[in-house]
Amino acid sequence: MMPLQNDRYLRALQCQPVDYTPLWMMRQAGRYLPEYRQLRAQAGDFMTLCKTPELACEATLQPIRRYDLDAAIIFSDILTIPDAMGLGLYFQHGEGPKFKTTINTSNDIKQLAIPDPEIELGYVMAAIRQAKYELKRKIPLIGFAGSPWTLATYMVEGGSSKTFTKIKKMLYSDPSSLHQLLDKLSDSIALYLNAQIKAGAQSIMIFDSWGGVLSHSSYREFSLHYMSKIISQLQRGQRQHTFSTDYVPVTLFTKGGGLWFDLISQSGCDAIGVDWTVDLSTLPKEKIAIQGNLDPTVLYGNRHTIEKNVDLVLKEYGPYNGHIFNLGHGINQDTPTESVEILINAVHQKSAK
Ligand SMILES: Cc1c2[nH]c(c1CCC(=O)O)Cc1[nH]c(c(CCC(=O)O)c1C)Cc1[nH]c(c(CCC(=O)O)c1C)Cc1[nH]c(c(C)c1CCC(=O)O)C2
Repeated sequence: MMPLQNDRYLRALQCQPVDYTPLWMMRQAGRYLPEYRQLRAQAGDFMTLCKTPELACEATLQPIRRYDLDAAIIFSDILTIPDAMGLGLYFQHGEGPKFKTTINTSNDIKQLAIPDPEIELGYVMAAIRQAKYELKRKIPLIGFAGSPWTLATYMVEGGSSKTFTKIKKMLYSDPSSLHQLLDKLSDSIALYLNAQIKAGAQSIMIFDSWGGVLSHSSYREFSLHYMSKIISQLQRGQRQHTFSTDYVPVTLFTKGGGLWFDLISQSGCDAIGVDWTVDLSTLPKEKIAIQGNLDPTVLYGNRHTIEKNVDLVLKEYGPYNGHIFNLGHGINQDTPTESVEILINAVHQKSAK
């Protein structure tokens, strides 16, 4: 097999030395790019874009054509699983994701089927295979899923929430039903991620966007436990002492999970994603890789501000192996494209060995 031309992202995930700090951005394909807005208009709506492999592949490649990024992430959404379970995902303009059917009772949970990733989610696998082909082994392709807890919040709340009242009510009044739901989601996600690996994903990221709204003991029981279980079920080869492209590393990102770094590092993941509240200089290094953690709103600042903040992140991490530069959360849709250019150049220049 032809080697990868740029493998620094996979090297950093395995805490191996690199010539400069690899960089990709969460939500790098998205509405801040004019070419994305055009593609989405052409598709008509977001779900059609996700479900049409040629269009999802095109969205994956758009940021790669424009910028010198060290990884591509397959264009899709974490909510494809509940959609495939039959909940009917749709996006109301300006209101975020919504479901036609929500989960309220243990009977609703019993009736949920575990989707076959090659059938109900076959469009994601087709997009991965096509993107893999189009990338021509230039940079690695990231596959992903939402965490069971994060997906459950959307399924029980019926969409985005600020207070998480319904799911927390379930957590404290009927925990066994919630565990049943999380179990079903874990099985679905493990199957889904294994299918993504089989289709060609070279690294896996788990987005636990709402883990940070839990208490520390609930985080262990209702979020981390299930993510660890999924990681143990992934067919991704054995990590070696030396660098290998046959091994598929896993990154776990709990937004707001900075205080639980030690717990998370015992989940079996290779890298931990951290938001901007974390001081990288305080984290243990060289055993587990770190991804992050620039505040995405820094990109509203001028060149000087962006460069200064890039410098800060790189200095906080120090001269260690195992850093993947990223934003602490997804890029905002009103981010100037020139600011991204400044960010990338700054990371390249300031981290060069
Ligand atoms: C919570 C969550 C979702 N989706 C995702 C998360 C986890 C990360 C995080 O915490 O932000 C993950 C996601 N969503 C999307 C990707 C694609 C890959 C990438 O470039 O990172 C990824 C990795 C595309 C998308 N997913 C979505 C968009 C925007 C849709 C559009 O074009 O209008 C994109 C580019 C839609 C989406 N999907 C979701 C939300 C909250 C929204 C935004 C709704 C809105 O702001 O109107 C659920």
